[in-house]
Amino acid sequence: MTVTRGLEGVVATTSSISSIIDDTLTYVGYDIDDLAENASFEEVIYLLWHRKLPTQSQLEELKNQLAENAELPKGVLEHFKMYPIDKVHPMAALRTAVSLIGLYDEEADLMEKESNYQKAIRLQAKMPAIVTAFARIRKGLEPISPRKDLGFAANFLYMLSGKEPEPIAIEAFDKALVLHADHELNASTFTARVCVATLSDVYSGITAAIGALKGPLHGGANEAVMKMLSEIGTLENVEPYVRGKLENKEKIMGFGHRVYRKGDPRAKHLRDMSKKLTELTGEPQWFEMSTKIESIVTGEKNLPPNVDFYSASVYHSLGIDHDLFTPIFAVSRVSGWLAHILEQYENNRLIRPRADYTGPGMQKYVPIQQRG
Ligand SMILES: CC(=O)SCCNC(=O)CCNC(=O)[C@H](O)C(C)(C)COP(=O)(O)OP(=O)(O)OC[C@H]1O[C@@H](n2cnc3c(N)ncnc32)[C@H](O)[C@@H]1OP(=O)(O)O
Ligand SMILES: O=C([O-])CC(=O)C(=O)O
Repeated sequence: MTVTRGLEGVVATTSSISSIIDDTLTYVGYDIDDLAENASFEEVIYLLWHRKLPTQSQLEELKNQLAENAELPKGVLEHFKMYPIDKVHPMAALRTAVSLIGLYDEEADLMEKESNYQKAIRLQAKMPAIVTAFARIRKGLEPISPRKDLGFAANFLYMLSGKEPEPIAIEAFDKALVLHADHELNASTFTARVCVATLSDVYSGITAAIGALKGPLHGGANEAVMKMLSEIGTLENVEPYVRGKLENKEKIMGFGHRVYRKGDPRAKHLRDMSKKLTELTGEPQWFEMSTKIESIVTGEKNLPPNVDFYSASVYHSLGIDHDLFTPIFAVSRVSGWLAHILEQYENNRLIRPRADYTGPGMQKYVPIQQRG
């Protein structure tokens, strides 16, 4: 057996959702640069789920459906109050809440195409309410209901802070959602597909995917980047900190990628946003430290920043708690996970690879009394 560690380079499925070819990322053939500049997150959701951009009326319909389904079942809010919420990581709470929402969905186990599409809408719609309600309840604040007159990005920021967000914040947040929506067969998307390929339900697939995104080698890296920036603290400290880590063979969070070699095309958009927002908030040091880290890591290791690197200072500048960065990634990526789950159901085959066994050869069972 030939083992490909980490399945590097292994092509495990066909997909018509997104592609990474020669370091260019497309959603359904649209370059991510084009979408980042021009598309709203709701348009991207439609694109990923239908493989075409929506007309105005199709977009309005989707926006209405998302707005209609954005409220959480009361039981989910009550549930947040049942555990030591101040000690729980919001990604763990999100993972549990998605699973819990499945219990309230009478159609959870229905496998018809239309039923699964409706579940996708219901789940996508509720993700902002889960993350923002958790964030408020743990601070002793009441959760805020979504507003039907606000778009997806604006609603998230409104439900988080209780204040109507500034247009620049909405624009930045919407763009971040567009940039994070899908990414071919990344670890969490693969997890979702493996899960539902057993013909398990949509909620199980998304719960599994959230678990995979949580790790610091994947989505959890954005929170880890902010932790690093906070630890570094000053521009002068960047050089000794980063060089010290590299000498100790430690990884610098937010750098490197399994697929991109020349660089992650999403990073430049987040870099631009980081520059703009950190200047606006009067905290340019976060951007300055970030660019200095970038020049050292690319110079020393030839590793460019990935999507998680500059998103950290972007979200920080929007006043978002650092441990909500990865849940926000999930709020966006659930659109891609759902597209992949629906695609998997369309042409399903159980995903079951092999392992090259490296344990002992045949052994005879020894009764417990005779074991040394
Ligand atoms: C949304 C996303 O998921 S984007 C990725 C987010 N994750 C991170 O930012 C965490 C930091 N980065 C990493 O850990 C890796 O680059 C990954 C996980 C993204 C990709 O991993 P892989 O393709 O498995 O590469 P792997 O970890 O084997 O690294 C290859 C070499 O580059 C080095 N390397 C890779 N990333 C980094 C890094 N961020 N800092 C320092 N060195 C690194 C490794 O130490 C290794 O060196 P070696 O060959 O001398 O042992
Ligand atoms: O594709 C990957 O391996 C990780 C990544 O960048 C993403 O999921 O956005």
